[in-house]
Amino acid sequence: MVFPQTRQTKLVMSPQVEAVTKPVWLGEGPHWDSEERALYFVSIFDNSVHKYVPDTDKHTSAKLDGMPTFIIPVDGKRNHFVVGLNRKVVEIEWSGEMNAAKVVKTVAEVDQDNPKNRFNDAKADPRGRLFAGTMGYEYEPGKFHLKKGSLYRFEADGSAHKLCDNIDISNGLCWDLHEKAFYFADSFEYAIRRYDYDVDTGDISNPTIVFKYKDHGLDGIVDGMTIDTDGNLWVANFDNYQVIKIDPRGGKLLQKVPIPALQVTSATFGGPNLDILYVTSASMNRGEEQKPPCGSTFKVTGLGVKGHPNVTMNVAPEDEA
Ligand SMILES: O=C(O)[C@H](O)[C@@H](O)[C@H](O)[C@H](O)CO
Ligand SMILES: [Zn+2]
Repeated sequence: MVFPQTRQTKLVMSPQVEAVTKPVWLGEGPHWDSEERALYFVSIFDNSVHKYVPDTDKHTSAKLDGMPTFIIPVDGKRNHFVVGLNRKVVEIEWSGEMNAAKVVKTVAEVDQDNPKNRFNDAKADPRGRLFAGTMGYEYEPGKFHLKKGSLYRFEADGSAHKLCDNIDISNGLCWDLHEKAFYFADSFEYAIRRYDYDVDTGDISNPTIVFKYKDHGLDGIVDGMTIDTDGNLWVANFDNYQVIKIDPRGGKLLQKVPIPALQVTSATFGGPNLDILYVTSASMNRGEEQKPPCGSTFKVTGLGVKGHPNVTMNVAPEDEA
């Protein structure tokens, strides 16, 4: 009697990708608020901040006077957020209603010697300090002055510490407390940097390159990223229709997740179990090749991993600042 060959069936989950918001021009900076069960993000070129609530499928936005580049809730202060607005870090108050956001104070201002610079990506570190980088003047979408950006750390009182300069586009930003690492990308380096990170002081040191796009035949540039609880990075591969999963400890490319938008800009974990990857995108050229869903925010499920809760920023109350 001949027995059929035993086949090993490997259970491979395939990710599901769905556009959940209306398209915007340059979606960026997704932040999942676990308490509110809401996703916040910005559209830099639309001058707007956005809120998407999956439970009600409601997407609202509010215009600001300038380019908002990130939106992070202020710790313990409901409806208050720190926003990168051109070269300033401001605090806004926003209930989430359409066009009802107002700036309540300026927390910090940087790059005075390059007045047309603007902020780009930012996150609060595990202790609630703000890490935010800048980039040179973008005189038209995708064209900008090179090497003009810097990366800063801001304490609760708004004081700024320059961590590095000579940056084209400041992107990425996430921390692995277990590895004592900070991951960062200067997009046109086509690579991911790792720094040693000291959670007590917020200092970063000893930059090394842990992953190079060209070693893996990847096109496009490195944009925003997030980290899962296994310590792997989920990186927006801008200009290449995908998010990639990377093990930064071994420099391995673990997975490619196709996204139906050319310009994938950033990603964060959200949802009640932090197992949904929310991915922002852009439609910067707005040509034929960038019809919707380009510019939408996508929901990716079935990845089989989880993220960490996003951190809110500590901002000292007025009388302590
Ligand atoms: O996503 C970002 O981090 C940036 O804001 C970029 O989108 C730049 O604007 C640049 O033009 C890309 O080439
Ligand atoms: Zn970015």
